[in-house]
Amino acid sequence: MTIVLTPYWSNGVQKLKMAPQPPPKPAHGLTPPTLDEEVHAVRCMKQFRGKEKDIEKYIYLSMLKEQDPHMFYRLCLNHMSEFTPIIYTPTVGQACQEYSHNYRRPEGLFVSIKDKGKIRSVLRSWPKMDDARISVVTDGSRILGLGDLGINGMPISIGKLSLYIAGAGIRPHSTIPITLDLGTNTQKYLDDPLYLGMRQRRVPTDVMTEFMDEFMHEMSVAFPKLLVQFEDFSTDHAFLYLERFRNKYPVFNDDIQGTGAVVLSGFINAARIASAASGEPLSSHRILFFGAGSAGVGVAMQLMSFFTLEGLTEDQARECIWLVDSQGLVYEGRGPLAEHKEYFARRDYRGPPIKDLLDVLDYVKPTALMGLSTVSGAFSRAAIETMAALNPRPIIFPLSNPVKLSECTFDDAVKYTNGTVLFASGSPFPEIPWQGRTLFPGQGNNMYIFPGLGLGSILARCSAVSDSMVEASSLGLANSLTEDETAAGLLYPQIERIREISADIALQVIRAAQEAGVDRHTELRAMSDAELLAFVNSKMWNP
Ligand SMILES: O=C([O-])CC(=O)C(=O)O
Ligand SMILES: [Mg+2]
Repeated sequence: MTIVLTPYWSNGVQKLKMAPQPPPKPAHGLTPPTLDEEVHAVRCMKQFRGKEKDIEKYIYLSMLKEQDPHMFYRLCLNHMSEFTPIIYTPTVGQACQEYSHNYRRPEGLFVSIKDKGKIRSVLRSWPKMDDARISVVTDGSRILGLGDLGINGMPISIGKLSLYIAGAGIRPHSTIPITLDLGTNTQKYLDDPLYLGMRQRRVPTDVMTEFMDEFMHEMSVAFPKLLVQFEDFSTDHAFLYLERFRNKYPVFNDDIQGTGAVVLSGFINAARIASAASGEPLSSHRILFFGAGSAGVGVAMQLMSFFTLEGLTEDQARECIWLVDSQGLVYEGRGPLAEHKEYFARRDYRGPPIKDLLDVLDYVKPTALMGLSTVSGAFSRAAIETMAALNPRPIIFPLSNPVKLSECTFDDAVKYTNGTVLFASGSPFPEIPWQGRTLFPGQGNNMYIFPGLGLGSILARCSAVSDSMVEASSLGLANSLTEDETAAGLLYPQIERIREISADIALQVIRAAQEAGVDRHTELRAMSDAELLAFVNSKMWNP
């Protein structure tokens, strides 16, 4: 089916193709006589692997998704660990940066500041209004660690939704990628004649808030069954709009809550191993966050529940966490702090600012070092060696994305800890051989969480996404390791099992929604866990 959709910048000649109905069988003679689906899958993989550059692979898969969506998702499911670095992090980051140059066709919905006052009519252009269940919405202001990309953020919404479809079996035409164009402060794009967005600087926050109020209201009217995932808003706006809308609409923020949940999950599994090696109780872990933006503070907030689940009070849990920002250790009395950092500002430190990471490590003596700074290489050899000297099994999670912004590589972490590191990164690293064994890096990326969290929220028809639902997704993931995965020292399950994991997470999320009383699909309450899991699986779309 082809539907005409006129993006606000276009002259109306572009067409948006909606994916995917099973393709009608072409009349005899219109395909080669021996075209066979199994062989064609091999052919597609050969074409894919034949591309030299990752961005070429991205473009190939993007075209395959448009032309033959069933084949695209089938290959996606069969080659998950090979595809995710292309359709998702890190290559999707490059696809965003080059979006205005590589652009071929509209995909998704663009709502610009010019539409303020008439957002309703823009949303009504969407062809499959009744089917809409999940939208990933970005304003492009902080795409991965790559900064303000303006309208070029669209591929991140598209990439996340491809994982919803592949990883949680959401039906393709139930997904809406949305990019809000509120301007960009990146001069390079404003000067670029090919840039596809509004050629203006970002509007001030009060104007943006009026826009967001209208946008969210109209979304809830146009798409009453829709869950909204906020993605890659700049830190202040990420917190602002999560708080503003979270009790009013079904919405969550992937960078605050999704990343928080995935790191909590990996941390639970790492802490079990580390505590077994050190003999120290789980409640005595000390976590240092290097980077205090939306992701850093979101993760810190989520990790509080690691300690409260161990029986500590909220205050005691907070005492186990230290933040470092670009000025060094965050503490009360250092001077004015951004609001979102205040909660974790240390109250037990009064000295002069501690700026250098090595000095902070020396002062805090953490068992775990988390990187959410987007400062490439910030975990130096000396920092990694210090962690290894402090701990028999140091926990080091360089979580910044994409790969080139990671605080350290897996290789360095293994080398400088003599193989003792418990490691997870935001972006993928290859496994490495080490003293006759293979060591596997964990990928602490929210891609493990949002498909299942979203699926559970949609099936429960929740009116809001509660903290308990996010926590349930995290615990569901932590407990999803198989015996083999545990024996291999993995902190996260293999991504090939994403469907199974998403179903498990969805089950836990639905139960948490029921307990919080935010579920509107109340018939699910009477089901046993086995029945509910079967229900979840029956709702998954298969290519
Ligand atoms: O997209 C990813 O890979 C993870 C994420 O949300 C981010 O880095 O903002
Ligand atoms: Mg993100």
